[in-house]
Amino acid sequence: MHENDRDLLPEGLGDRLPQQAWASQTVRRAAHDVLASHGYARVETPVLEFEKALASRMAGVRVRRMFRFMDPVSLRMLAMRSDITAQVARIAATGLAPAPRPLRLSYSGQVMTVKGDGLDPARERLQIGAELIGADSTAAAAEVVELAIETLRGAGAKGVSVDFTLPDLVDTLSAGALALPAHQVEAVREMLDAKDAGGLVDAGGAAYLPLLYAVGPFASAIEQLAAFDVDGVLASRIAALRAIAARVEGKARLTLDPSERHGFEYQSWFGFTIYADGIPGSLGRGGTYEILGQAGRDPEPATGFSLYPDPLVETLASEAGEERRLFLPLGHDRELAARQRAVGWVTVAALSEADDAIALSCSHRLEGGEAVPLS
Ligand SMILES: N[C@@H](Cc1c[nH]c[nH+]1)C(=O)O
Repeated sequence: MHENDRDLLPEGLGDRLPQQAWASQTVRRAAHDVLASHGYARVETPVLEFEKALASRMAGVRVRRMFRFMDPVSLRMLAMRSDITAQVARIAATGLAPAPRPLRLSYSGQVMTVKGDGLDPARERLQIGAELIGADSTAAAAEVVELAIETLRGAGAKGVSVDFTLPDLVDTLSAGALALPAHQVEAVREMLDAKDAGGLVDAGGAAYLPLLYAVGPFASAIEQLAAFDVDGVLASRIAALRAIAARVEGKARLTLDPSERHGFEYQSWFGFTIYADGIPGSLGRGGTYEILGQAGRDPEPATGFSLYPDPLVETLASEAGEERRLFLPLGHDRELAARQRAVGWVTVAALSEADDAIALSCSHRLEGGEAVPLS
């Protein structure tokens, strides 16, 4: 241990200084305004829960991504939330089980993972999202994709694009039309994901090769996928994708990558990833899924999306314009200062004669009852 270790933060964790904190708040507020206007009621969830509750609400959730430790009180394993969707699913299956469906809920908060994602070393991220519980239909998926685009735009993103995928594609095909022995399924999935044609053939998935070419701008890629689907196993999915695409046309650029599965842990027939111009990497994802209920109860269908807008927050923070800040000298008229705040001024009051208006980033000074520009 070095002496200055107490000043360090663990890898992938950081503070938000005033400009970033302001930008984060602005993004959050703008996103929630959009979500609330579409009838998505906000919920707030704890940062820690029993590991089991976070891990078992949806099939496919990976506990290894979560920070886990023992609760000294209950002596049970706790986990930090890594995805608020699982908590919203718990609420839907328990406290709000009697609420009418479809149930529209929204949320935001910090989530933590043990490791960063790909090139992004951050282990704590802001997550903002919405879940539409009780439906995983084409109509539900179209509403959610449209809402994700509007929310991201509201949060300040420009040039939004959306990439559609079919998360359970390999499971669907390998169980029927393009049967694979169980032990080959994972390898075929991996090779498709890696877009490795040679590896795909070696893994016994030669029949899946055309999927590697049904990728790119939506209009042409969906035709390729339809041509590949000779037996019509994917017909209903293809029709649904076309319908969703028609709903979002003109609002975002659309692409299709039917076997993409990066970040999709529990989504079922439909998934999408969302991007914006000038921001490397994705800004979020969403799709359809099933919420596992109490023992003996049927799972409930749902559709939702989550944004991870930290890169947008950074951009906004760096573009933040100069604020209009009014310096209040010692002995100023306090009533007048209150009136200035009421009309939108930010005021900074002197504590002593030594306080310097310019050093304190003020743009104006209260003098003779007026805001006088400095410089
Ligand atoms: N929570 C998921 C996205 C999602 C929300 N609802 C359905 N899917 C994620 O962050 O990857």
